[in-house]
Amino acid sequence: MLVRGLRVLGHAIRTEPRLFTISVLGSSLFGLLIIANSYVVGSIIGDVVVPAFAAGSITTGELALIVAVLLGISGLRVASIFGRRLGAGFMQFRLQARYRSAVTRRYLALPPAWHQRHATGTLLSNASSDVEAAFGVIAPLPFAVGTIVMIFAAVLSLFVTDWVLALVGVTLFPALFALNFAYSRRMSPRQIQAQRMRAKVSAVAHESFDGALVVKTMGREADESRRFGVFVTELRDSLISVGRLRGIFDPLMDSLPSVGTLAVLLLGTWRLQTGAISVAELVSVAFLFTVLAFPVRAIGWVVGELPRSVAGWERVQAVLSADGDLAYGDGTLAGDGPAELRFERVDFRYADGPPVLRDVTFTVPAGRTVALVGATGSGKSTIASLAVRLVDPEAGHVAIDGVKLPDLSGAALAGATALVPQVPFVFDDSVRGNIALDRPEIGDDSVWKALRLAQADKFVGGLPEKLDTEVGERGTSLSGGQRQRLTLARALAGKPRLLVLDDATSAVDPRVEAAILGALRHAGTSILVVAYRRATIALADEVVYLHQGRVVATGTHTELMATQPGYLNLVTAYEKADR
Ligand SMILES: Nc1ncnc2c1ncn2[C@@H]1O[C@H](COP(=O)(O)OP(=O)(O)OP(=O)(O)O)[C@@H](O)[C@H]1O
Repeated sequence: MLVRGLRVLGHAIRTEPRLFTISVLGSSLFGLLIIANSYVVGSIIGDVVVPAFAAGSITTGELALIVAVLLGISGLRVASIFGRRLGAGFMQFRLQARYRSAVTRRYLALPPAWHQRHATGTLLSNASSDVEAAFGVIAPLPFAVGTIVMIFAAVLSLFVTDWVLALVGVTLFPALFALNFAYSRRMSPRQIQAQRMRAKVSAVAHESFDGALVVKTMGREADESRRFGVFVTELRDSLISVGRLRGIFDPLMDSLPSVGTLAVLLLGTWRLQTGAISVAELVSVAFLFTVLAFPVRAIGWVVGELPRSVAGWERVQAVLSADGDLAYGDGTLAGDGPAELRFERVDFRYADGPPVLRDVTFTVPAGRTVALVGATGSGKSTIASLAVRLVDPEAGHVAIDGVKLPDLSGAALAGATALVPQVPFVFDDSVRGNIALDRPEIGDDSVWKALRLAQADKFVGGLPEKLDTEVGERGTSLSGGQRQRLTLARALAGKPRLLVLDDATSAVDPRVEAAILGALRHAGTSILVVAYRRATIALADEVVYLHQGRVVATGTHTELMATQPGYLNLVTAYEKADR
């Protein structure tokens, strides 16, 4: 744990060397000033106050000097605390910001398959509480380093003062370190468990909020509360066990320096009587032991925080080092206008699962509309994902205008293709924000044009603030069909050369759906559409009929109706269901 912890600290220091140096200099100065202050106080008592009591008077000059020296030391201490705190604070929060961004960037780069294996709540916890935990140790770190400098200086000054009193120091400091290490060994598993439970609670809470509708309509509130309660109780128990251990160790660590002061007073009185030390020296050393207690705690904080920091760091690293993201080439597509999509002998499976697509070959010619038709689970959505390269095939290839998708740059791919998924996602933003998505080339004219193509201009025109209307979180103020049309308009606004519609108009009525497809035929894009309604299928130039991951036949709707009994059955069943 210590080695892993030191590695995290080393990394943090290498990342922010300047801030670390500033805060350690501040902290070391603070430690040295504590020692200087003890000796100054000792000297004031022994050399000024005690003789003043004996003489019954003190000069104004002596008083002014005492005040000036004490004020000077205090001023320097204030400056050193500023340096330490500001340096450590900046370092901690800069590292947190940097890693929050890095984790979020990584999430965006990782493929859908990775996201499917990780709960959203856990991802939130990685980016928030794990990053916080990883660098929580930075706050006390410079203080602890400065304290070590102070302890060396203190032991040195003790030996210069009196070797007997120095022995108290050299016994006390290792005892404090030993106590700190024992503390950290016992604390480590508890902290890791607490951090794990935080992530678990966050994941369960997220799922509960997401499934609120199901929970409510199925009357599962009590069960859901119980399920959540189990994890909350486990988190509470692990935090209590952290607190209990702290409750035992904290008083011990606080009282050790007091025991040291007591020992110094006992031994010091004897040394004073034998004339080995002066009153000033005794007061200095006793004072030093009383003020040592607080800074020495900083080492305890670092050692105590280290396990949490390691746990957080390793969870953050697991995200940062996760692989499986798609490497992009630097190719671009020549020309503009509708593009041709080609699937060539494509095989695909999810992770280690069974084959989902086998030997899939078909073409969407430039400017044409091709419908994908097949029973549920036959692989239509998977083909849609492959067409815009959310995933790569296991064998074979997918190409646009003859360029294989992995050869294209990310920007070229995103610029040429657009997928409108089965479940529409709407941001908590205005209609304009949702459609333009901060793409600078998309002005209001383009937004309205896209809305017209998606048959959404009328309902947006009727909204109280038109394009400025806020649609609420996930578009809660819109109907399902309106949300679908907004998502379609968002895809169209980028003038894609290939549009992939994965059952993207299921919530709009068949007449509107037919109007949308009719309008899209003249929108200057090739279209691959996963279709269920006979009227929609009939609008396509060509149909690819899938069965259990294989292309059974391609042709026009009329041809397939005449030659493929399975297709005839499927489409007739769709039609009956639609009536
Ligand atoms: N993320 C995934 N991990 C593992 N298997 C998956 C995943 N997504 C889909 N599958 C499996 O792949 C097969 C094809 O799924 P796909 O969603 O492509 O079918 P579909 O034809 O679009 O179905 P539907 O019409 O019901 O939307 C199914 O057997 C499904 O169980």
